[in-house]
Amino acid sequence: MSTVGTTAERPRWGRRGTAAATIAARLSIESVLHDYDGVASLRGVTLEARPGEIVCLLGHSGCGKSTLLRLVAGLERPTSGRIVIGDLEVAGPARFVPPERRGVGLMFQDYALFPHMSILANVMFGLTSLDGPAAERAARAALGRVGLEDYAEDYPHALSGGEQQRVALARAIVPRPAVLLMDEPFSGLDKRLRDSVRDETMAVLRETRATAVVVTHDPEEAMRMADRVALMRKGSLVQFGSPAELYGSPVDLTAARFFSELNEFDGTATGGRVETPFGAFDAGAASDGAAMVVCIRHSGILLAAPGSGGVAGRVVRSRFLGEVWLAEIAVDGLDALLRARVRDASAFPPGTDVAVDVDRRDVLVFPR
Ligand SMILES: Nc1ncnc2c1ncn2[C@@H]1O[C@H](COP(=O)(O)OP(=O)(O)OP(=O)(O)O)[C@@H](O)[C@H]1O
Repeated sequence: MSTVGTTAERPRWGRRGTAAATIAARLSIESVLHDYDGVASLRGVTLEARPGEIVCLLGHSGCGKSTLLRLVAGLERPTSGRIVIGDLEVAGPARFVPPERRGVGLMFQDYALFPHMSILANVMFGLTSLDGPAAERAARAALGRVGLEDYAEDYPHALSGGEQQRVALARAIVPRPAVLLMDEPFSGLDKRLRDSVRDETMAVLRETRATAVVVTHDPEEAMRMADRVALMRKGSLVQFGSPAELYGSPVDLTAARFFSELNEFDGTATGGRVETPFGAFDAGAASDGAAMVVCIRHSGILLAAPGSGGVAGRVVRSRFLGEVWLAEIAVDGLDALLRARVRDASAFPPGTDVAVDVDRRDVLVFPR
């Protein structure tokens, strides 16, 4: 059977609420170190996912996300530290439980389907705990949940990328793992398809109630998916919290840049404040004379007609980005152009004088 297009609607996903539930486990990663031939990849990571929680590992390429996932899966061994799933220490100083005995499900970026095996056989692979007929029933039910029961006898090459992703999902959930590990599961899909596949995958994940760890380098994806986001950098965990915490209170300037597009101004702390053309902002505990950077999100720059308060500026350029416009504004006292995301730039064509104001909720201040 051939596939029809690549939209998520064809074939439709199965009925929501029909995926088999699992007994979720707590996942504890304790002071884990790892290296590849003496080169450090993880520098002491401690992280806990609660039962049923969806945690996203987020960070730039090479920060150690996949390595951490592979350690939990049992595909790598930590140099030191411990990993505990439920009550079972799966990796520790004197213990190493092989992948197949950890109760984890794995889903990789490239789906890793066996090309010479039917879709059904792919989904049944690894279902060793059930006898033949029971395994087939479970696999067909999982395929039904992802909307591909009619494709059971086909081979992976007959499916689009989005459909192969669904097969990989069915295969990962069918043994009812306590912990599901997903490495960049949507990165092979084009953006339009990715959103709908992600939403459906999330619904399946919630139904299975498995604890899930999902690797992504896309902050927006992490914020959309995760109960909590683990931000990693150079083999370390730099911040772990809800999407709102990471967005609203990033731990440092680099983390802030990861989640938002920013206007950045240098300043100096004086009496616990930093002066800018837009007024003074709280410098926290910075001592007098400390070099600071004041960041204002592009979305926090508000434009209005001159005379309505704010700081005088002039629109220099504006560019349509799809849903919003990016306007660049010259402001007296600022060397760089100010960047603003505005819903409708028609009122502010280039050359227009504007009054610029700042939404203080979009201001973050860090030591430089
Ligand atoms: N098999 C390997 N042998 C040697 N070094 C490796 C190996 N796999 C990864 N590394 C290195 O370990 C570090 C962490 O890699 P890892 O793949 O875990 O990062 P990542 O955050 O998942 O990156 P990406 O998003 O690119 O997959 C990197 O410096 C990488 O070059």
